[in-house]
Amino acid sequence: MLKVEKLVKHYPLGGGIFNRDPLVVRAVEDVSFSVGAGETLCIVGESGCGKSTVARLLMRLVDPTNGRVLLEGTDIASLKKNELRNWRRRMQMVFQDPYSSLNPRLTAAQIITEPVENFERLGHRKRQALAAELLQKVGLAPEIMHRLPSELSGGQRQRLAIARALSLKPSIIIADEAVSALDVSVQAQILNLLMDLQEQTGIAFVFISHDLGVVEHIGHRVAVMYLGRIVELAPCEALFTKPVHPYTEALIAAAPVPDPTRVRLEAPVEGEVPSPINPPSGCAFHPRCPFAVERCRTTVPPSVPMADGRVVACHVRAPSAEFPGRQEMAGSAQLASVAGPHGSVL
Ligand SMILES: Nc1ncnc2c1ncn2[C@@H]1O[C@H](COP(=O)(O)OP(=O)(O)OP(=O)(O)O)[C@@H](O)[C@H]1O
Repeated sequence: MLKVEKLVKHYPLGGGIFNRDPLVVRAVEDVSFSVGAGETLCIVGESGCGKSTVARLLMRLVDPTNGRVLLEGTDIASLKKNELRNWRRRMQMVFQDPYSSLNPRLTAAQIITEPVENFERLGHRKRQALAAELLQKVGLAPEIMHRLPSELSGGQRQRLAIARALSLKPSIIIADEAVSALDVSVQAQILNLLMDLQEQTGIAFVFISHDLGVVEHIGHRVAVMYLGRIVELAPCEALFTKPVHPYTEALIAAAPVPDPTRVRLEAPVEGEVPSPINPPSGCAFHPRCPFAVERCRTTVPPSVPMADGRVVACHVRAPSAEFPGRQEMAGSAQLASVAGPHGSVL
């Protein structure tokens, strides 16, 4: 359904000595993935690793420096203004803070029917019926139809934001930290709601979160980002039970999940994520990696497909063969055979 090919986003900052060497934030570097119908792809990583920029690129809220986003085979960069408007019906977004993303002056009914009214004029009766249907879909009582966002709880507001996203019957929803601002019990309710909706409608989700507990609950596959790049992309269970990239291992080790059966690093990696303005050479993780070898300092590791369906970019844990052509062919054959129920591979 959604395919992202070698996506790059650099933000020029200007400056540099005599403006000869302008500074650039390398927010997203060479990111590729795909999402199938009915699938949830999670994107995780520390703050500043480029997750939200990927979301903005998917929604075409910013243009890529390079690379392509294909929705059902159409390159979204090729769409003209009126085509883009129609295309936006198929891809919707839910943000972290429903309070700031919902118009405080509109009632719940107006908020959730507004996207449809941008395309067709609804009379009073149709609007009420649509609002009632959408509220029911997200588990809200019809009585709240006339309330303002300020009269609702955080969980109710996020349900409302989901109802609004669903109003145009999209085939995919991009959820950027959609449950991060909620209490744990409300988080679980919203995650279960999203999973139920997916089962009923076959909708796909790109679910962005820094919370591994949330990701483990909802994800089918997980992409781990570090400094703008995907370092590991794996089926959810495989990622959590047997992380391959040292950064994935470190993230899982640092996550507060009391599971004694889980493989853990003895200590999470030290240090902070370097600046994306001047990232380290080679593998950007090498200054923090306990396993780094010389090659990690000089060469960006390629994404290597592995037998269990994951793709890992690490010279040490997923070395590419001396003859990369042969390795890639073997990897693709294995990948195709383990594509899984959702049918999508990188
Ligand atoms: N408009 C912009 N201009 C310049 N730099 C930007 C812009 N937007 C994002 N960045 C930078 O790009 C990098 C990636 O930011 P992004 O918001 O995508 O990360 P993130 O993983 O979503 O972080 P968080 O979890 O904190 O939201 C950061 O270094 C950020 O400062």
